[in-house]
Amino acid sequence: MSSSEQHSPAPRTLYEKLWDAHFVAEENGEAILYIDLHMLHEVTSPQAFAGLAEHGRKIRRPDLTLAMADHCVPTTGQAKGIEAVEDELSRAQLAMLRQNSAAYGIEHYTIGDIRNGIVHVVGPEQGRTQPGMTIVCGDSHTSTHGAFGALAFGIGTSEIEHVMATQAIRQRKSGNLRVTVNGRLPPGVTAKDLALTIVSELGVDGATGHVIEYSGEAICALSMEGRMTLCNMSIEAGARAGLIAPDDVTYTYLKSRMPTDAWAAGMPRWKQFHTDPGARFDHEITLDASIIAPVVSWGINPAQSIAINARIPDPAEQDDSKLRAITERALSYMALQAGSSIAGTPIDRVFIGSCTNGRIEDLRAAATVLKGHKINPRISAIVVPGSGMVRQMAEQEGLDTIFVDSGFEWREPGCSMCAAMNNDRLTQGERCASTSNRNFENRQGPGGRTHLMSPAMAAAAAITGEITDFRTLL
Ligand SMILES: CC(C)[C@H](C(=O)O)[C@@H](O)C(=O)O
Ligand code: SF4
Repeated sequence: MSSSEQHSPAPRTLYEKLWDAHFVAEENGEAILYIDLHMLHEVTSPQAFAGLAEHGRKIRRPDLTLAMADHCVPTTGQAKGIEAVEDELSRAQLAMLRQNSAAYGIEHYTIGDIRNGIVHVVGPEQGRTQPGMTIVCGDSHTSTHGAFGALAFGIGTSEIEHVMATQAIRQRKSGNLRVTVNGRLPPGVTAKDLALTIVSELGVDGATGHVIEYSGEAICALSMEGRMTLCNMSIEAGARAGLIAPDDVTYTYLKSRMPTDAWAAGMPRWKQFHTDPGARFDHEITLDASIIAPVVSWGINPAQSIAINARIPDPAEQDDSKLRAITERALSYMALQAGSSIAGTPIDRVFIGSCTNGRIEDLRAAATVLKGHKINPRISAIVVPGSGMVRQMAEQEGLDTIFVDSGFEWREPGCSMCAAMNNDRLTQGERCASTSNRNFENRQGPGGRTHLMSPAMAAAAAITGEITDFRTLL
């Protein structure tokens, strides 16, 4: 035996294993990676389909492509179908997706289909998202699927066309960042609070050029849905993707969502996808989960977030002039007072939903807070399930009744007020408690002000009419 054969292979990170397992070739300093699942939605696919047709190409693997209508669907009257959509551009985008899916033989959950919903809720729910896969979609929050130990990232329009035609993508390798979260989250503190804490710790571009792997006791203790919430927001720290190694929580989640044979066949392969002891990361950060409180964003990016019992930053106390300018701009847009407490800030609207927090556990958490309460009569509040399946499950559990009795509107699935690409939007100056992932200027409607928080916190804000630590209502 030669000495090299005696050496065990070099330890690799989960990211490196996913990369190696999908590496096809190297070309001009870039790798070509094979793609296992390509998801499409109506907003970013039309141009790619047009390009494909123009070049006379076919879809290489329609069976590995899945299309959904989510961003601009209305959240009422979906039974009427696409033709009932008021906005002309949205109607055209939805119709194009339906028409292209039929023409190319792609499975498409169209508006009103019980399986339809936000692409990042539906992929996992339908058992399509699996460990060890590469998954792409023309959408930045594709990072959500990394919760299963899949390498999942958003791509641009020209890349969508490329994946359609070849089932592969050109990629440069990212750096590897590990976020270890030790200890346990206190009761009622959720993956959303953890995500906002990590993003504010890293900053909006702190993970740029990197893939984040989340590990540690607090991560293992998260449900699959919590893991999705966390990986979803990786992109808000600039990361290319977020990853969590698959474990029994993952396998159990998939068992009821996949054909038994495919599940059993997947298991031995899935189990390889974890970071080897001794594997090297480019950067590491460590957090203690036990000291995290519910978190609320106060500013105009998700990193501008603080614990519910903390005070809004004062630019006068910030030495860095760039940071000071950003804080000043945020305070002015958000119409908030430097140094005052975030708790007690009056709000006008509440949105519970999105690919971050529109799953069944999120709706349960909000309903638990709302049960037996009426929302403040000044507040207009909607709950938008992440998919038709989530909506149905919630109705079977009677959650819809709790929401409606408290004064919420019970809507039909879609992205809704997360990005205001349909009719659900804030008006100038309105302030919203929102379970979504982005609080950028004008995100939820021109001049709208967004405070990101967990579903339980959004429910509490609806009841009191102001930003509130939900634990005081229990
Ligand atoms: C419309 C789409 C391209 C966009 C994204 O990529 O993220 C949207 O989903 C968002 O959340 O802003
Ligand atoms: S719910 Fe929001 S963040 Fe998620 S895909 Fe839709 S618009 Fe993007």
